[in-house]
Amino acid sequence: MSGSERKILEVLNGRTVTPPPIWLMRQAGRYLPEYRKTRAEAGSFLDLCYTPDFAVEVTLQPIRRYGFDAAILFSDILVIPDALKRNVRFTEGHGPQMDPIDADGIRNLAADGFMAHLEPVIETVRRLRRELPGETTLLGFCGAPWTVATYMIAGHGTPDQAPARLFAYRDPEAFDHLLDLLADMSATYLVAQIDAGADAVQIFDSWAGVLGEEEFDRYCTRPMARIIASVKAQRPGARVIAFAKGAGLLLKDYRQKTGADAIGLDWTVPLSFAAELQKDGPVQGNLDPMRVVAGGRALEEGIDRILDKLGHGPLIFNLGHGITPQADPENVTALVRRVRGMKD
Ligand SMILES: Cc1c2[nH]c(c1CCC(=O)O)Cc1[nH]c(c(CCC(=O)O)c1C)Cc1[nH]c(c(CCC(=O)O)c1C)Cc1[nH]c(c(C)c1CCC(=O)O)C2
Repeated sequence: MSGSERKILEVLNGRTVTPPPIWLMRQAGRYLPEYRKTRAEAGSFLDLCYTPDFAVEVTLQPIRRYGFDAAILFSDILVIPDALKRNVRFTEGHGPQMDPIDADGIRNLAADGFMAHLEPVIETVRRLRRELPGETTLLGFCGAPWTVATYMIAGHGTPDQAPARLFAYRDPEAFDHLLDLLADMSATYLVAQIDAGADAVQIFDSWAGVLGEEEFDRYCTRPMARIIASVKAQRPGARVIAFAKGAGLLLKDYRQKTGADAIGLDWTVPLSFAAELQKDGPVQGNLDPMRVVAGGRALEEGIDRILDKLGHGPLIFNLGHGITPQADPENVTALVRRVRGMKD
């Protein structure tokens, strides 16, 4: 099947597909018993990401179970700092950790061996394209420079990204340099994913919501635009979804400013505003992941509201953020069936 027939690519090209195609952020993960089994076999989380046999398997698990319209490469946004030699670790119960970086560290960041380090991820993409059903879109991804930088500065996740915000106010030049470098390495990485068989890519700016207007423009929108311009200059026709979580009203001209083909929306974006954004181009989202945990009426009402308000334009149905480990896999079955208009 040619790429143009894949439903998600049709939406990314601006067409309305009914019912809308669906995939879920973090669709491969701990809510699935088969993921937990492979994860235990793989050892550490990064071993899972860097071993194509395991990474291909967990990418395919939610496709087999639910027949989603897209598979998303199984990896993590923090493989980029890992490939920049920041010593990333995922320890049980602690979330991600790495060596925190300062202004000197930023000046000395070395990109040698970057793509060689990420070669197992690229091999995973190649194998996935061969193993996926022809109708399934393969999505590659990376983290946006701002979001990746927040982890690099603090050395771990924080609730409000205070360390990165403080660093950016104190040393904006060093911070700009870090974001430029991350943008350029991210573009290289995404182009390699596209060459290996990714149909489209998503760029996750999960921490966009902690910035004021000027900082959002400088630290989120501009680096996102830089990556997208670079990817599209190198691979004309590449399709990009930009997801700036928590950006709210700042999403108003985000698609035009970044050059993204579609924008991802979190669940706090009002559907009336989402419908305005959709007049300009495709949108993706935005069911509250807690509705999938709740199930029943809460799930059904949330789905119906999105289909009612956004289902008549170019929409990729998704959650407003990643599915959580507490979600019941049966509720995901119900979600997919309802979006596809299937009766129980
Ligand atoms: C901020 C961020 C990260 N990683 C990611 C983001 C952006 C999206 C978002 O905001 O959720 C993106 C990501 N992480 C993962 C994927 C795989 C593909 C998919 O969506 O199925 C993707 C696209 C796997 C993962 N990445 C991680 C897991 C869980 C690790 C495990 O299995 O032990 C998975 C399945 C670990 C991870 N990775 C990260 C954190 C903060 C954590 C720990 C929190 C947690 O445990 O959920 C960084």
